[in-house]
Amino acid sequence: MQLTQNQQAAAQKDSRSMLVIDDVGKIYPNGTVAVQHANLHVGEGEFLCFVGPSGCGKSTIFNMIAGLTEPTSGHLTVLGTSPKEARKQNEIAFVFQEHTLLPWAKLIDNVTMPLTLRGVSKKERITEGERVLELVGLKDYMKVLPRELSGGMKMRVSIARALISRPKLLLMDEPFGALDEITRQTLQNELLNIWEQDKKMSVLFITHNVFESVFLSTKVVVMTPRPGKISDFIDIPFAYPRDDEFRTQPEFGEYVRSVSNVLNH
Ligand SMILES: Nc1ncnc2c1ncn2[C@@H]1O[C@H](COP(=O)(O)OP(=O)(O)OP(=O)(O)O)[C@@H](O)[C@H]1O
Repeated sequence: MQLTQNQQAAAQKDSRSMLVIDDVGKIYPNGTVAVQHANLHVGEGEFLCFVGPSGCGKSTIFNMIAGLTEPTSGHLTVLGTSPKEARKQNEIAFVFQEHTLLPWAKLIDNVTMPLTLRGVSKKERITEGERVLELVGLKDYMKVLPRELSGGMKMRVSIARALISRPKLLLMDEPFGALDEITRQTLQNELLNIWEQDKKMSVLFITHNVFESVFLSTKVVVMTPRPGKISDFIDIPFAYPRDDEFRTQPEFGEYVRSVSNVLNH
């Protein structure tokens, strides 16, 4: 995507903007209008959860942010530059619902794969691999193959691999959707712990689970049914750390209810 000089200047001026989405639309070649007039500004260290009905364009927005597909209107900058450039500079990392681990590679080789592809030395790869496996509580499993892990552990490895390049923007597309409720809550707690250790990293997280959106985020972004528009922003004003007790608080329930109400209207 080519930015005009004015757009580049505006993005650079606001240098702490992680992401600026300005009147972005996406029409696929088959004519499907996936996203219309989306506007969003994400600052450093925000944790945004995207909720909305199936097919409302959440993944399309994420793919545009990651530079995997281009908007057909409007413009979008990540850290003051184009998404493709930001990805090249390893500022963006992506975690999908499917773990996408290499079945024949030990965990240390799986998590360090992005560094291997960039030609980083083995010594540095091991140091960084140990760092991220420690972050997700899997340092003792370095030499294990993915098939020996549970679903939750595989997701931890995917998160570790995304963190290895120290991204400034972490995109997570329904990462916990396939996990059982207890594992899901454990991973939510762990993800918040990791994020709190690096409050400069911004996280964008797609979920269909309203409880999850309120538990995790600083702000919930609500999208309308197709053609997808961003219709509401709901600030979640509760302090971190948030723990399991927070899930039982009446205020938590109130916010879950208000996000559900906005979603259903
Ligand atoms: N490559 C594509 N070509 C054509 N249409 C597409 C393409 N990718 C997505 N779409 C369509 O664009 C719309 C938005 O899809 P998208 O996957 O972004 O929605 P979503 O909100 O992430 O859905 P879900 O919650 O079910 O994952 C849908 O109607 C989908 O069928």
